[in-house]
Amino acid sequence: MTKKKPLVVVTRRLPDMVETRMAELFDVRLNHDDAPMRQADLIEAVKTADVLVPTITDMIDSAVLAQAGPQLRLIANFGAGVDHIDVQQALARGVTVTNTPGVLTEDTADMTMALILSVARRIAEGARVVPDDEWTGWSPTWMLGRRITGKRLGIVGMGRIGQALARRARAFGLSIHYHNRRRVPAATEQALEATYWESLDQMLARMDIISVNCPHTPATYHLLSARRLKLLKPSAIIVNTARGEIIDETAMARMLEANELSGAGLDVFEHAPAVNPRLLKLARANKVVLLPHLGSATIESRHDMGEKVILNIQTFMDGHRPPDRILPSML
Ligand SMILES: O=CC(=O)O
Repeated sequence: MTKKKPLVVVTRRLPDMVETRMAELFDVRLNHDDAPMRQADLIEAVKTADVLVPTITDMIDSAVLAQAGPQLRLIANFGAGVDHIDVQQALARGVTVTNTPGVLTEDTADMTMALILSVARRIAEGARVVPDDEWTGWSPTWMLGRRITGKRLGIVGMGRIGQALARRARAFGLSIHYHNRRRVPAATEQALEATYWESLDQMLARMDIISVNCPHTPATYHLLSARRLKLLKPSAIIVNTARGEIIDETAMARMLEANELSGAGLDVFEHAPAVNPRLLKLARANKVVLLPHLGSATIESRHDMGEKVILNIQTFMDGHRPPDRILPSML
């Protein structure tokens, strides 16, 4: 007898190859028009699906989970961050949650480095000036940015992406500093020539560039609070390719407006997709560079993320532990 295929509900369009493979393997319900699901749609999905494949645009909170039917056994998130899922609640209901770590590391680290360069060397601003016909020719004093070679980079969160950023930043001549919940092994520290700061406050006060690379959890919400942001040098810049909620965005905007911070490069926002109007104004004034959450947006990353989702579902359905299971200790 052939085994009944699990009903897998996918909330957004995924790369063609991934959808095709899923349709071969599972009884899959796809979202062809790609419109983000409303809460009512999500509730309908968890009432019927054996497996839900959400993305960051789906709020899988306790209200949604409370409506889940007993058949829902796995939430196989398409993405690394799971802060849009009430994982504690899911686990308490016996629902396994998986994510897609590792495959988007290099691309996200590239984008972080791109933001550092873009802010320090005024790349986004320069790229506007030429097509806007505002360039009259080379000048010794016009559009000067800041050198990054020799500066101090403070990485908040030395996981996979933080380490991939450190490798890139070393090649640009930055000195590497980091703060992490746990100190990384000595061999990693040595390979990256990274200095560990147990005190985030002390690190912040000494850095030229701060990069946020930790996950968003209750413990990291507003980790860069108004008080901590004040510890930064006025010449410092901040980049964030992790989650907007880790920085007190209003406090950061206020400091940028007051020239108490020199610039910021943000790929993520506290209330995404809404962007704080003050940040939009600062972007028009070329004080900040804002990107529409492009960290993992490469064809390769999105394909590999899909492959990971499929592997997690297959492994789980075969009765084994899926490779990318979220454990309570990770939250
Ligand atoms: O931000 C993207 C992700 O969490 O995968």
